[in-house]
Amino acid sequence: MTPAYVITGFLGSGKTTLLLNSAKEYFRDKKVAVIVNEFGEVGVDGKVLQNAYSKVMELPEGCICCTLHAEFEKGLAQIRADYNPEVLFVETSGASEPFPVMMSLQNLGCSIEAVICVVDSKNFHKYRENPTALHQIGSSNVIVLNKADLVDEEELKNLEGEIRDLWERYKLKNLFTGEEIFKRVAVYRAVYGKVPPEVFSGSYTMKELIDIPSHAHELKLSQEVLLLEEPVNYEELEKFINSLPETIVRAKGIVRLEHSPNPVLVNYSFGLFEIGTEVPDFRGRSFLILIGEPGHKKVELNL
Ligand SMILES: Nc1nc2c(ncn2[C@@H]2O[C@H](COP(=O)(O)OP(=O)(O)OP(=O)(O)O)[C@@H](O)[C@H]2O)c(=O)[nH]1
Repeated sequence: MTPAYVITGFLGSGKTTLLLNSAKEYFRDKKVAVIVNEFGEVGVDGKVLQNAYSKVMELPEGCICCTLHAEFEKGLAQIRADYNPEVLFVETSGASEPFPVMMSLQNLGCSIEAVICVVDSKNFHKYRENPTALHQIGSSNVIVLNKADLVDEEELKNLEGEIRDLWERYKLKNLFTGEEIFKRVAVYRAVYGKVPPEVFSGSYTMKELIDIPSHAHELKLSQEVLLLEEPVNYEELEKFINSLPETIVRAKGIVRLEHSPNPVLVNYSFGLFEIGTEVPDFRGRSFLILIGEPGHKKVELNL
């Protein structure tokens, strides 16, 4: 059985960051494969993860729990046949629920070592009503309160209480017997996805799943891909990103900046703009993906 970790959590909460900052370190000596599914037709996370992991499979476009189900199973079978990883990570898109992925992993002979839900501690209040986000919490047995650097102790304590309550309300249950699939949930705090090694120690291995709860997938988002003239001026890019309407919840892309030798990762989630790691192997044209509420007003590019 291949041990597999599922990383879920809402858009921009820090899933890729956790993979880069924790998982990579703890499995340094292992053959690790990563399957990453991103919302939207252009993958960013896969390109960033390829800097860190030798085997990365991208499943862009569509949601891993709906339209991509068959592709996910095919990809998983292939990655195991070709590469035979000792450990597998699956990063689901911020817009999908982890349960169908858990079923597929188990059907294909993987053991689920933990389902880790990354929560954006700073911005949780902006997406706490979102049904997909709530099911992501309820489907997990490890919850990481990430971005702990952006909130104070009291806020973190309140958030932990709220998340534990939500987990109780939304936790996975066997439809026939009513039995809980996870008996308990562990909650960790993290800054830039750094969690202690015990998260990956096998303490949270899941027992076998026997039935499929109904799949309530209600999140609808739209996305727009902008191709940029290049290289882009940093100040103008910052101005542009900061002027995005509130209906855009997430933006990311890979951009060549003036005076910067390599393309860089650009990240924006819930009002926070950040230039991330360099992506030296990226060859295409600079782009930004804007993810927002359905029918959000088309953004004029003026860079
Ligand atoms: N201040 C702060 N920023 C963080 C932390 N963790 C992640 N970020 C930033 O949050 C942004 C989103 O992080 P990602 O790891 O790309 O989030 P994600 O969940 O993989 O995003 P999607 O795949 O789009 O859903 C990036 O700009 C990160 O640098 C943290 O603990 N503190």
